[in-house]
Amino acid sequence: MGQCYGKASSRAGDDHDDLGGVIAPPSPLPANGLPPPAPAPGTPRRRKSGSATPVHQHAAAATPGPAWPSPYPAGGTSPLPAGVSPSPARSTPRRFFKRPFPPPSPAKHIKATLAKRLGGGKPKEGTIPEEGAGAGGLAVADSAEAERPLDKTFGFGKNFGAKYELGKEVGRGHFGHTCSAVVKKGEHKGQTVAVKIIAKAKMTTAISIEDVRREVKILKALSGHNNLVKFYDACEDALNVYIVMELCEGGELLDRILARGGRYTEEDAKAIVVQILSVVAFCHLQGVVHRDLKPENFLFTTRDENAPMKLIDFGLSDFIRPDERLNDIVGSAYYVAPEVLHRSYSMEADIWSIGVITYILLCGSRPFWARTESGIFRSVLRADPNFDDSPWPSVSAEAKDFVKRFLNKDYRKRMTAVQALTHPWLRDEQRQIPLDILIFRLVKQYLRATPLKRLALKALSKALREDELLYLRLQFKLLEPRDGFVSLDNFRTALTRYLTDAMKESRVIEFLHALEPLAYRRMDFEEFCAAAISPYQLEALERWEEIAGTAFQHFEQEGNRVISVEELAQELNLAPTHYSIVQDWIRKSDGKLNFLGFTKFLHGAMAAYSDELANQLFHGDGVPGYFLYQYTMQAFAGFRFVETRKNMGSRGDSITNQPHCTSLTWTHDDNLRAKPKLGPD
Ligand SMILES: Nc1ncnc2c1ncn2[C@@H]1O[C@H](COP(=O)(O)OP(=O)(O)OP(=O)(O)O)[C@@H](O)[C@H]1O
Ligand SMILES: [Ca+2]
Repeated sequence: MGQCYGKASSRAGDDHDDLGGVIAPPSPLPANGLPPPAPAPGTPRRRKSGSATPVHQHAAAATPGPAWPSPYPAGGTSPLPAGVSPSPARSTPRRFFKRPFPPPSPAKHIKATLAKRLGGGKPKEGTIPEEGAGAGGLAVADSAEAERPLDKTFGFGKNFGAKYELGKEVGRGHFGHTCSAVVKKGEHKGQTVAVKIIAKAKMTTAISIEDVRREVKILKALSGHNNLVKFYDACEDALNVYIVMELCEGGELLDRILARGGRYTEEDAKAIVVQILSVVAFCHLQGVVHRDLKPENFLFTTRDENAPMKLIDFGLSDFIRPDERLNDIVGSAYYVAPEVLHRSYSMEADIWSIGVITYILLCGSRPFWARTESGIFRSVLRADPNFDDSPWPSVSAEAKDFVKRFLNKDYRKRMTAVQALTHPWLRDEQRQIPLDILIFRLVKQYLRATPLKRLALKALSKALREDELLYLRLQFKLLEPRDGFVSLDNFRTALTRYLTDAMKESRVIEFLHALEPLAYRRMDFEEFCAAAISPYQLEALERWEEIAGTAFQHFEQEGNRVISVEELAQELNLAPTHYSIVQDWIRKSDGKLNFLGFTKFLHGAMAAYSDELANQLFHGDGVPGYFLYQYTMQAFAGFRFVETRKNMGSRGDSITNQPHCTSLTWTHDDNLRAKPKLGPD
């Protein structure tokens, strides 16, 4: 669980300062020299508690000045913000403070609590209460909770003492400690296990109780993957909750990195990264986002050099539907993805964290570093990781490409865990790769796309080389095509092969309804490729211009046609007032799409709108004055855009009920308007 408060306890390995000099001893004081966020006296929350320094302020302070490169800077051009050192390859902070940070708003949980009280479901989206309202909301929740004693019963077994003999402490986290124990009876009798003990006294809100419940639920549901800690049992008594799991005796990945002086050889790093990707791909397919991936949360089963690694600590994890976005800011500062700070994220946030871990494995330094927490966030949002200094010149081009494709600030351009397993750096013909939930998302979009869009995607897929089709071939194979074709049944069978309780809870399985059109028709490999490619991901390839050029040639031959501005705008679902955006996309000579139009069209309506809105921003064309708030830039680049794009993504979705995209975009403005103007750190 990445939590909100400084961890004063020392942990084996923390005393080193040899991760390329990066990691220094922990301290009861945070690295930024400020006092840690003040918990309510004696009542630390497992997460999402209020804080003296809301994270979004940090994030907002990091927003750019007048420069407006793109809502999703893809790296490369963004200058370092004032006061942010370039990520040091060797020169490093003297102090590493393991301090996961609190979110700016406990919105989700307040809403969840309120909804529960009102008998509603579990809301995850929508407007985020303002800071003040958030605190108020919490107060409401808290005061209501104060009136009604919290129910701290979990329905777990009550006979912990009778079943287990507790041994010595093997680790400690913010909200509990972990001990070894011997099983006294039952099927695991005599076995030594690990028991994470979470004190009920520390569960001071309904939220924190819910968090423990979910941690157990996720562990229970997910057990089964080789690189995931095995869950055995959960017990409780008046004082504690006990999570009984497999004991990992080989220590944390962080300690091994430290023990190696901060660096792995590429070969050794690959062995680690493959395990991480494998377990994360499994979690994502199940609809679980971990949200706290870091070297401290990977444990080796034994001291053996080649012992397998296990992912632990699902205290921050959540269930997520394939097309859902979360907005609560949780995680650990060094590993947090930019879109988490923008408060609209999905599974790609875990991928970013794996990018940070891989970067550390390969060079021994953190990619995003600063002396203060707000500085780290600024760096995450704006700085480009250093790939120039030693040892990077001696690192293979494939490894560098691999890391860069994880640390892309635009989450849409990042590889998925499954794709990463087929990346040239890790490619291994013998390795089985799992089904990728991204395929389901992309095929859904394709099925709802217009014929012209499908033709454009087909042209794009035809521009890919055989080696670039490997991932798609493997995914197609996993669907077990019959006579070279797949239909809804293939998708259903493939998904249910991986079915666990987590998949039901996350409603991943319900996603199959979105593929209903495939009940009546079949797809061959060629069409599957068109359906399952992401123009955004391809755009991140070094070869993108070449691919786009070749794709356009195919499109000219097989798909391009005369199209009016109105028709093109309607294809993109643009509002009539925004038709002019696409004027430049059409060739004057023959009225067909030009190259610019083709690439923009591939990216969909948001490509049009991001230009349009940026234009408005610069020219003040109908844009409300409060755009001038520093905060707005951050929100503009993240939260609101993403909300909009999600709704623009598929025809027939809620966007069709909206007059146009921007009106949907502005729905969050009231929320933003009242935000305090943010000052420097
Ligand atoms: N299965 C296990 N086997 C051995 N040690 C374990 C196991 N699970 C947890 N630990 C140890 O206990 C520590 C704390 O566990 P965990 O990370 O789950 O707790 P936490 O309170 O959520 O931690 P934090 O929030 O500080 O990351 C781990 O860092 C590890 O050292
Ligand atoms: Ca942990």
